[in-house]
Amino acid sequence: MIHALPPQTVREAERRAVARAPRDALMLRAARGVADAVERLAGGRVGEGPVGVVALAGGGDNGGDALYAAAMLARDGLEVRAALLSDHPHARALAEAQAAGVDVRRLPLPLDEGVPGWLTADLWVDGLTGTGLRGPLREPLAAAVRELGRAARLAGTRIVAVDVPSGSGAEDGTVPGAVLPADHTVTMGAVKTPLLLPPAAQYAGSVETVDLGLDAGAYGEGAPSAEVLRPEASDVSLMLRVPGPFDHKYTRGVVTVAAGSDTYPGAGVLAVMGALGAGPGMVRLESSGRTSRIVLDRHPGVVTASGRSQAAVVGSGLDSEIEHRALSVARRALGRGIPLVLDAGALGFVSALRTDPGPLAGVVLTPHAGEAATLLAELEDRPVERDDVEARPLAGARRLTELTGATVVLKGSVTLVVGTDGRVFSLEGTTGWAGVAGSGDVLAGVMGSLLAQRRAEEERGGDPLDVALTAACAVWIHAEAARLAAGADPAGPAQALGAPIQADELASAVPAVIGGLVRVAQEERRTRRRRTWAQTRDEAPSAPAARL
Ligand SMILES: NC(=O)C1=CN([C@@H]2O[C@H](COP(=O)(O)OP(=O)(O)OC[C@H]3O[C@@H](n4cnc5c(N)ncnc54)[C@H](OP(=O)(O)O)[C@@H]3O)[C@@H](O)[C@H]2O)[C@@H](O)CC1
Ligand SMILES: Nc1ncnc2c1ncn2[C@@H]1O[C@H](COP(=O)(O)OP(=O)(O)O)[C@@H](O)[C@H]1O
Ligand SMILES: [K+]
Repeated sequence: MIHALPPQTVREAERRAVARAPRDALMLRAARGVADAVERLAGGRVGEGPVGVVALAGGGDNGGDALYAAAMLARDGLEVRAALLSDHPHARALAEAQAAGVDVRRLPLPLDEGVPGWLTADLWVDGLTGTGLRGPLREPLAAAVRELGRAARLAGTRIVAVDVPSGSGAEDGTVPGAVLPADHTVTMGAVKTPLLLPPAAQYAGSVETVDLGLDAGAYGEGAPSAEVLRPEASDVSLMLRVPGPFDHKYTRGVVTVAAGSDTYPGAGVLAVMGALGAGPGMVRLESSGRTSRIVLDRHPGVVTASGRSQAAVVGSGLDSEIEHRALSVARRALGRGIPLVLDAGALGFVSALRTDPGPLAGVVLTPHAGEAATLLAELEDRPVERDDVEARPLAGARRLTELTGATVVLKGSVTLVVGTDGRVFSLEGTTGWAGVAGSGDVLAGVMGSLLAQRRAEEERGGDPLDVALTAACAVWIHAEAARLAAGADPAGPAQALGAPIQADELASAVPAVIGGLVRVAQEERRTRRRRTWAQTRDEAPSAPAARL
């Protein structure tokens, strides 16, 4: 699990560590991390000419990191240029870059003539501003950053941000002005919250951390509400259970899906496909005749009679004919206290359900920004626009959780999950090809399926169901399935951007993702076992062992 901390918290720890270390020692470590990432991403010579790298340096220590990295890259044999966008660059790092043969030039602002051709390169290292940024970028730097972003997009230049994309860095992920979008961010000491919280996270690309040897205790306990969590493959893998000799379909989890209608049967098909792909013992479908026929044609194992289940998904593709039945499925789930995913059209049930048994405990709401705005407007009786939610997604998701007592999954390129206990999970942006009609229906199915499996585990005396973590794991699986289906690896050295996918292809990739995770779980358990073995090797014999 990645734990992101507020930038100021990391900055304090960094300041203490810098004071203890030899001069520029931490900065050199930071720079080595940046240089390694650039070399990995450059991946040898591309096309006709040599790999070209330009370091963009501002006037603070973030620029110092970039200039030292430029020096290292030059010494490693790359062709490196550095553009100074400040009249007071980090003096020692600048001298080192010049000594290493970096072609250093001053870039006068404003960029009246546009972005000079001298900057055209395969990769840029963005060291304009880091955690020292105060407020929005000021002019003329703000205009230059906008120009640079446009030029990079047109030329296909990849940008590696140092610490945070320049222009970003607010603790809550809000973006006050111009930001230089990165493909990859190399962050120092610890992941900072704006790298995981949208909209800032949408500018960060993939994120990697350089270990600066900061004492973890140096962060202090920190307010848990300030922390943002990002599950990794190993965390998701441990949520899965491989059926064993004592399992049967009911112990593996049964999920009820109430989605699709005669008007919109596709949503039901996709939600069922997502649910089946995640590996429950059974999927029950409560939908219209037309939806049921299409689903049974493709998946004869689906059961269309109602009955006991460990979770329900009520959602998309409802029409006025089926709405009443869907609402009663939701009421039944609430009444039985099983987890319930309310997606798409069923988000409109929130007001009706809230008056039922009080707060919506065990309920997961899965709105995108537009649906979140509609729901907030309805619950608070005030105008809320999609743009408001997109500008401050964390605030929007938190507010929805407060108002409803439900876990909220706010979908987007970076998806946030806010638990009823205040935990915030952020799920890494997947390929943009995932944003296709029906993709959310698949996600709802995967989520209901995982919730049913965890609930079945709980009923058998296993770990208690953690609704927010389970929902976050479903988003992870959905994102990975999209990458797999599209053949995309935007963070890889070859930068595979993949190809368009349809929602059913995404759903069809889910079982392979689960299979991969099961292997990851085996690895993870072995790692943990061996760590414990090594840790206990030198322990004094415990009482029972001594008796032996
Ligand atoms: N010290 C070390 O050993 C280590 C340091 N580390 C690194 O240091 C970074 C923090 O460095 P920092 O504190 O020097 O600030 P930084 O982010 O470079 O920003 C200052 C620059 O931004 C400018 N600027 C500010 N606001 C602005 C605005 N609104 N609009 C426009 N410009 C604005 C400001 O301009 P000025 O006020 O000087 O004109 C100045 O040029 C951290 O992120 C990490 O990368 C790590 O590698 C660990 C080791
Ligand atoms: N640019 C994007 N990058 C990655 N994932 C995206 C992007 N846009 C949307 N998604 C994901 O695609 C899904 C879309 O869901 P939703 O908006 O409910 O669509 P639908 O209702 O058509 O199924 C969500 O899981 C969302 O996180
Ligand atoms: K930066």
